[in-house]
Amino acid sequence: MSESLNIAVIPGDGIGPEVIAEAVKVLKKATEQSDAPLVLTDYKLGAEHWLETGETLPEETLEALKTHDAILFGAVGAAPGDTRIPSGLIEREMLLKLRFSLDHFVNLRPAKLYPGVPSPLAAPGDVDFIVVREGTEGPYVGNGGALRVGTPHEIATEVSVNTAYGVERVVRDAFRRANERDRKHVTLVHKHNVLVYAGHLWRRTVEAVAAEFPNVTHDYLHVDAATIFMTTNPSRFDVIVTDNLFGDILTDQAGAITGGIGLAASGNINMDRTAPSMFEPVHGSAPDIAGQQKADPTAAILSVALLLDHVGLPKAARRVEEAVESDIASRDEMTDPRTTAEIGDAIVAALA
Ligand SMILES: NC(=O)C1=CN([C@@H]2O[C@H](COP(=O)(O)OP(=O)(O)OC[C@H]3O[C@@H](n4cnc5c(N)ncnc54)[C@H](O)[C@@H]3O)[C@@H](O)[C@H]2O)C=CC1
Ligand SMILES: CC(C)CC(=O)C(=O)O
Ligand SMILES: [Mg+2]
Repeated sequence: MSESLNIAVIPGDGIGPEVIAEAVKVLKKATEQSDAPLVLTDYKLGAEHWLETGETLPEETLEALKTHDAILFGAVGAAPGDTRIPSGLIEREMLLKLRFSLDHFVNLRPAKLYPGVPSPLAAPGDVDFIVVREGTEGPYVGNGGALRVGTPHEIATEVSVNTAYGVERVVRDAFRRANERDRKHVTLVHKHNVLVYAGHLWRRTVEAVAAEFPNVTHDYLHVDAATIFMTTNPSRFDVIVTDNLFGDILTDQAGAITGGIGLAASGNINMDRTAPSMFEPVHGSAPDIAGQQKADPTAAILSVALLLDHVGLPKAARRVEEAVESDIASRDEMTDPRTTAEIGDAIVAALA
C-alpha cells in the first residue's frame, strides 16, 4: 500500500450513486484512525456518462484507474427497456472491459446468513459459504457473432472460453481459501454432462489441484442441481468454484437466500496484485427503485469490508462487518422502512 490509501470511486448508474454515497461514509469512518490518509477520486462512468459523452471506458481513464490501491464500484447499466442505449454496451465495454483489463480473475462472493436476517429457507441452518467465480473468461468474453441477423435464418453464437491457465489459477485460489476455512471443502459447479469440453477441463483441473491440498475435501454438482441444494440445504456449501456465467447466476440466488440482493457483497480480485482490485455489490443499477432512497446500501458497505481486507486493513474490515451485523440484528422488518441514507448513517454510528 502507498503512503496514502488511494481509492477510485465509480458510483455508476441507477442506485449506484445512492449506495456508494453510504459506502464512502463508512469507508471514511473506518479509516479515520488509519496511518495512511484516505484519498478518494471519483470517476464518472456508465450508461448516463455514455449518453452525455459517448464514452464507455477511455484508455486514459483505464490508465488512471490503474494508479489506485483499489476501486469501489456501484453498478452500471440502463433499464432493460431503455432504447437509447444498446443493450450490453456498458456492461461489456465498460464493466467487463475493466474486469478483464485489470485481470480480476477471482470474483469473490461471500454468502452469509447473518443473525436476525429473515430467510425464505425452511431450515436456514448455518449458511456461510463463498463463491469463487472465474472473472475473466467463460461466455462473457465476447467470443461470438451473428449471421443473417433479423431473418428467420439468424444464427447467433456466444462461445465460452476456458483456458487451462485461467481455470487452474481460479481453482487453486478456491482450494487455498478452503484450506483457510473450518470446513475445508470445495464444490465444483459446472455442467460437464453437456458442456463436455469446458466441463472436463474444469473437472480435471480440480482433481489435479486437489492433490496439492490433502486437507481439503471436494465434490461436484451440476449447476441445475446446485440451485436445488442452494435452496434446500445451503449449509452443505463451504467454497463453490465455478465459471463466470454460472457464478453470476448462483450468486444472485445466494443473495436471495441470505436476506436479499441488497446484502450481497463482492470483490473482483487480481490475486497477483498487478492491477487494482475492484469491490462492488453483487446487484445491478436497479432502475426500478433508483432515485427513491429505497436501495439497501449494505451490500456496498460489506464490499468496503472486502476492500479493507484486501488493502491490508483487516481490523477495519472486521469493524465494518461487525457494525453491519449489529445493524442487521436490529432490523425487525422484512422490508427495511429506512432510507438508503438512514441505513448508511446507522452503520456509521455503529462503527463509531
Ligand atoms: N455489476 C453491475 O454493474 C451490474 C449491472 N447490472 C445492470 O443493472 C441493470 C438492472 O439489472 P437487473 O437485472 O434489474 O438487476 P438488479 O440487481 O439491478 O435488480 C434486480 C432486483 O433487485 C432489486 N435490488 C437490486 N439492488 C438492490 C438493493 N441494493 N436494495 C434493494 N433492492 C435491490 C432491484 O430493485 C430489482 O428488483 C441492467 O442494466 C443490468 O445490466 C446487473 C447486474 C450487475
Ligand atoms: C452485468 C454483468 C456484466 C455483471 C453481473 O451481472 C455480475 O457480475 O453479477
Ligand atoms: Mg449478476
